[in-house]
Amino acid sequence: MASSTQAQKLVYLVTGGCGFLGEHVVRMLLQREPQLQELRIFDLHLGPWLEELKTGPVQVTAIQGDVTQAHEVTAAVAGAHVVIHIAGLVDVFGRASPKTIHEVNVQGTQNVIEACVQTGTQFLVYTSSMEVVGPNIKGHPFYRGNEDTPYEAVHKHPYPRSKALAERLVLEANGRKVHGGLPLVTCALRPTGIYGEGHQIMKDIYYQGLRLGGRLFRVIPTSVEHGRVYVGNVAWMHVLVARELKQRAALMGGQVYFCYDKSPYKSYMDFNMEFLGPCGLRLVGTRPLLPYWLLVLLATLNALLQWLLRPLLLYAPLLNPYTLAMANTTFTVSTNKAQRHFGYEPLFSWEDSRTRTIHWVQALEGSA
Ligand SMILES: NC(=O)C1=CN([C@@H]2O[C@H](COP(=O)(O)OP(=O)(O)OC[C@H]3O[C@@H](n4cnc5c(N)ncnc54)[C@H](O)[C@@H]3O)[C@@H](O)[C@H]2O)C=CC1
Ligand SMILES: C[C@@H](CO)CCC[C@@H](C)[C@H]1CC[C@H]2[C@@H]3[C@H](O)CC4=CC(=O)CC[C@]4(C)[C@H]3CC[C@]12C
Repeated sequence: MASSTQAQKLVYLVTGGCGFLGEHVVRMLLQREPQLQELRIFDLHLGPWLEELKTGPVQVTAIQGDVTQAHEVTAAVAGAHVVIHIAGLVDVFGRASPKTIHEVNVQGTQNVIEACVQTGTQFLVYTSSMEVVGPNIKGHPFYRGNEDTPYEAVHKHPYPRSKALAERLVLEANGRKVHGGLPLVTCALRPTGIYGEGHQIMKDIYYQGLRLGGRLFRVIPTSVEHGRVYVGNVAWMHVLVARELKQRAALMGGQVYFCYDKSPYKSYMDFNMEFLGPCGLRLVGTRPLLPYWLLVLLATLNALLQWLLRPLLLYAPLLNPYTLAMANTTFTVSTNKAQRHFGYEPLFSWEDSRTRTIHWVQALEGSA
């Protein structure tokens, strides 16, 4: 699709461009991708903030659409040089059915791949997740692992299962001939737990802390480390991968990259306290206040209640057997593959990432 004469003026399509990560990728592309001529933003729900982007030098095209609808995806992809496929149903709380999660995350990704093949789009970047690896349900630690670290990935939950299937589809599609005869070049990025401005779970935990009188209670030991990465750096990695994939197709095609930066290794809650602490919250307890067996019992009760109440209302608390296992299993990455393959260095230092996130929390409505 991109011939050498067109190489300076590119059309990008970002699916899921109105979500937490998608908005950062969209803004980062507009700021830092000089080759951009048109940016198409495809999402089920378009944000009002898109309007302000339409006055700049790059043509911004907002497309309301559903990745599960093949014809809508094909129409959006036609004529694009690069597709960054971020759209997904992120649900580990039992809000959506396993079928819906599969349709959006797996069938939606298949639709994106077929659209690239049919329309001749050659470059596809997929936002995968650390969850395609783990943590697994056996609670095996993944300590400072990299893309080649052996790990027994066992997926029982619909979300990680769907991300793993979708990632496989994307990687297997690398090298397929697209319309016009050129090979499709694909790769997958695997962020660890993303944080930063717009992070809904951080917001929920913050409000929970405010409701509890400015306190959160420690339930997971400090020794359990959970990998986190700043959203601005994840966005930057997407921009770089999309750019470099064209130059380094032989090296990068079919590859996976963890998304990483210099964020410290901490437990999920200790990490959140880096931002929530300066915003007035306190984490009570140096050790877990409840024994683990009791947490397992509460998480199981929550799952049971969710199932019993489903005909009447949606009960989807933060704590369930899956989220407990996630929060209670060490999973951290230590790698330089992205640096070696396409020169990635984090754009935001840990101090910047922290400050930006704190400012965002402080600006939330009703903040302390
Ligand atoms: N939030 C996190 O910590 C991590 C997220 N990821 C992945 O990053 C991607 C983005 O995640 P977030 O920004 O956190 O989620 P998000 O929920 O904020 O964004 C997802 C976007 O996809 C859109 N979308 C959902 N279903 C769609 C459909 N059928 N058709 C078109 N658009 C649809 C949503 O409207 C939303 O704007 C997802 O693929 C997720 O699996 C990966 C690792 C960590
Ligand atoms: C035990 C609870 C006590 O309050 C704390 C529960 C925290 C959980 C809600 C989070 C712990 C780990 C998170 C997940 C992890 O960061 C990896 C993820 C990757 C993704 O691709 C999507 C988001 C998530 C599943 C993330 C979701 C929230 C946690 C389970």
